[in-house]
Amino acid sequence: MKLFYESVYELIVATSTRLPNDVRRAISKAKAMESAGTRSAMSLSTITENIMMADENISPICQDTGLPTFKIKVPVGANQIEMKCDIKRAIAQATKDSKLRPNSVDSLTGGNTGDNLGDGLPVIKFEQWENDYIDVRLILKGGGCENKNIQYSLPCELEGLGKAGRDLDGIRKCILHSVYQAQGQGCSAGFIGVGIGGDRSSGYELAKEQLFRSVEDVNPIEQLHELEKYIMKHSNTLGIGTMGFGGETTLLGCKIGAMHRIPASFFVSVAYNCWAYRRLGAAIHAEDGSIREWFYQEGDTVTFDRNPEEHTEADKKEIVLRAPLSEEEIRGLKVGDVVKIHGMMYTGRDAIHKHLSSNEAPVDLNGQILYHCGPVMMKDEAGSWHVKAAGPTTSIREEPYQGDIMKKFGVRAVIGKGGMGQKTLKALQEHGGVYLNAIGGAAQYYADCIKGVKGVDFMEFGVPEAMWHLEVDGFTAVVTMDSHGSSLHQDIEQTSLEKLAACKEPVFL
Ligand SMILES: O=C(O)C[C@H](O)C(=O)O
Ligand code: SF4
Repeated sequence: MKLFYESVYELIVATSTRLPNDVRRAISKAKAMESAGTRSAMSLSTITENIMMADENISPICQDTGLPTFKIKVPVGANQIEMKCDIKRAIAQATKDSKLRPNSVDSLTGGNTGDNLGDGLPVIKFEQWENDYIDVRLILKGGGCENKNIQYSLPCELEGLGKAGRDLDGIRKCILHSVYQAQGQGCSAGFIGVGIGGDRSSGYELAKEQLFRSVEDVNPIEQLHELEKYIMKHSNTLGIGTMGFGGETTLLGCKIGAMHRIPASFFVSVAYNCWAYRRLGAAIHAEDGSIREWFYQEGDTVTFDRNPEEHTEADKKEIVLRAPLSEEEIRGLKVGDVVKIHGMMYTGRDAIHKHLSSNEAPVDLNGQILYHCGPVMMKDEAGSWHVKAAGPTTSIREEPYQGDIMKKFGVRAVIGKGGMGQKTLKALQEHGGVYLNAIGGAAQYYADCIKGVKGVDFMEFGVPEAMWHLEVDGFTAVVTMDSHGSSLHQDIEQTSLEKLAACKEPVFL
């Protein structure tokens, strides 16, 4: 299989940079549903612009490579040991080429291996079959949406929906609830794979297996087909919308599978995938390892309009920010304002928030902007760093630290996605701070605004966790939490809960 390594490398690069056609069609439909000029329409046009930029730049759609997972079906007699070696080599090479972010972290020491290899990484699952070719599928499922996966054990009590029993209607309630609880934090609008039955691990396995189905297929089991249709329709009445900004489309796809269970256990497992649904596959000749067919790419490649007019409406209201920011400037901002940032910002995510909570900062952060982001970086031969992808990460993980850090160092603005909680909202009020929401997954779009890397601290935390000093020009974000106690996230959570409660009455009897 001389060409297997090349084929896998090609699959990895394509999966990371080129969104599949079935996913594009779903996003395209969602875009057509939103009214021009709304926050959702604006976010969706950033998302589609980002997809086009990733195509052109052959660069990661989202900075988060996620957990690379391969599912491979092989003819009897194929050498799985050699295939595994080729896959690992291709993953390491794609990381070196900045097509993947180094994402493999030692759980005990926190060290990043730098090449996406490690104990249990990448995930490679083989299965034998009696066909004469190899079926290789890959999914790069990001961390933010992975954190929104949820598993229910029936019977249970669900907020908004009441009791969920051990029947199809109880399952319906769990799935609707899973969409509600994700809000915008998994970069909605999302896709869900659902596994009914099994145990805690095989249930999740089945849920993830559903993510390898085409968005457009029809479930052959009539009951599940009806349930999928119901979930699609009603999830899209919740009003969570793109990035949790409100809007018509909250869910882009729902695929449900069922397996047997044991009498005492009744699990409903949900795997949530963000809009940056990076999964591709190929049929590979078993003799020489060359690609004979791509999967999920039926039809002509779906491209998107660059619609500049969608931005024009918002552009008029944009407020320019340049650090250092004064308290007065920040107190002048309110939820819904669109800001355009020029000048410096500093990245900081999980490791840095923990570190800063009990240590001094390496730079003066007074009046500065902190960006929750773990970028994909490339070092050129002269030793200079370049940003290859740089979208926001989920901010809620920093909730225990954020308010205290803003006060301690005088940080005036944080940028992230998905919003933050009560503790941060209170700190924004007391200190005079603002939370700015960027569009999750739009890693090419934001990388394009970054004009220079002025320095880096904490490289020992690894590339995604280091503090990158970035100079930006025209970085756009929306104020979603302000210093007057308003939070768009809190409002959407409340209104979507009311809409969820409208689905309380039994449907599948
Ligand atoms: O690790 C990241 O860059 C982001 C993550 O995928 C997230 O959604 O929070
Ligand atoms: S940042 Fe958003 S789009 Fe990217 S992997 Fe995380 S959840 Fe997905």
